[in-house]
Amino acid sequence: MNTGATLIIGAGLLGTSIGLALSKKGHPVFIDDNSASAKALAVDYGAGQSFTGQIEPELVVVCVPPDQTAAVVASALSRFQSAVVTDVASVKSKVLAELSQLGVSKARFVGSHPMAGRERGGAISGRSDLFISRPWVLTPTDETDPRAVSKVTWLAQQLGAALVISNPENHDRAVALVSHVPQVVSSLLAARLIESADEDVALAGGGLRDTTRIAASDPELWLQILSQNSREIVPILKEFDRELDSLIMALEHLSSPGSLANISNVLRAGNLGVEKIPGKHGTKHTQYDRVVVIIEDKPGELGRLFVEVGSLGVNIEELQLEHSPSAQVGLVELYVMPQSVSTLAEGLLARGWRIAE
Ligand SMILES: NC(=O)c1ccc[n+]([C@@H]2O[C@H](COP(=O)([O-])OP(=O)(O)OC[C@H]3O[C@@H](n4cnc5c(N)ncnc54)[C@H](O)[C@@H]3O)[C@@H](O)[C@H]2O)c1
Ligand SMILES: O=C(O)C(=O)C[C@]1(C(=O)O)C=C[C@@H](O)C=C1
Repeated sequence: MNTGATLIIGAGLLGTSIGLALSKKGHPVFIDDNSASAKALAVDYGAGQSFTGQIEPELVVVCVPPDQTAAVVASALSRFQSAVVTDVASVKSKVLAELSQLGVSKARFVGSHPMAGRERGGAISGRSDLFISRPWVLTPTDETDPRAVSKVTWLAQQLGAALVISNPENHDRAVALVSHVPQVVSSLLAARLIESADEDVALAGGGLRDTTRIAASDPELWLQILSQNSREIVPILKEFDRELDSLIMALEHLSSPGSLANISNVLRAGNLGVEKIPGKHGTKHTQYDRVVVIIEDKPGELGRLFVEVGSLGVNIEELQLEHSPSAQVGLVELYVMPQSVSTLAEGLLARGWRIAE
């Protein structure tokens, strides 16, 4: 039966975001979770209808924690005999190995991984634009039926993601560097703050915020991710460790020959590395443009700004506040659609607001 329906299993951040995006496009979506409250919340958010076994899905998207993924994929393949099944777990080889151990035929399964997420899980953090312009990696194997690849390609395209075809091993090697080691580094750095004086942390500016955002991620989820990909993560951390040791040595012996060059090389290498990151233009979301407004630190200023933005007919897509406790002003970063930037900036300037950039 051709129902065209998608069943999402796991109604957390990823499941809810996928459900919201597909539902917004008018596709039939059903959602399930082993937590009744998570499922009810996702349904309430508009991520899909509650799944009670009423339909035969064409596509099943498994969005549960990595340790649970293979078992849930295996059960979906066996329960829905004609459906294509995919998962979104952050590590790909382990899921495949577990499916092989379970003796499951993997023709209708193709692993996938959207390189988009947030530091907070749960349906409450779900958002329909999460995947726009972000890589969505598919990891087919020799066993994969082309129909499975087409169906999951369709999913990534519907969500506005950029499709990348890889294989489980290459995927796991790449994400160790671009996702898993960054999480470790961010956590280690943020952990340094625990014992520090509150007045020291109060001086924090953008640098600390930029480098520690993901340290707020779910430890339970990340313990699973790091454990499943330790083979790829460890060599990078060992290299990191060697370079850190050498930097410490140079800082300890500043007058030794080569020390300053060593420190400078680390900083320059960082510049070269950051230039390689696609879409890193200082904005939070590449699909939006940013207008930064300087506001006075007094009651009612934010409310007054929002009313003025509304009267200009501009919708705020995303918002960020930068404010240091002792500063007299705050920075409000307004993210809007690119076509609204000039209306917003010129309109606010005409009304006497100060624009930082
Ligand atoms: N968080 C991210 O930034 C991110 C990004 C890309 C991929 N992923 C991957 O997506 C998956 C989900 O992550 P998330 O951040 O949405 O997690 P989450 O904690 O927000 O949601 C997971 C949901 O799965 C449900 N669940 C757990 N076991 C289940 C089972 N056996 N059957 C049905 N439901 C079950 C939980 O109740 C929860 O609602 C993980 O595999 C993760 O590696 C996460
Ligand atoms: O941006 C974030 O908050 C993320 O943690 C997203 C991120 C990443 O490292 O890019 C984290 C883990 C996922 O497997 C995929 C995406």
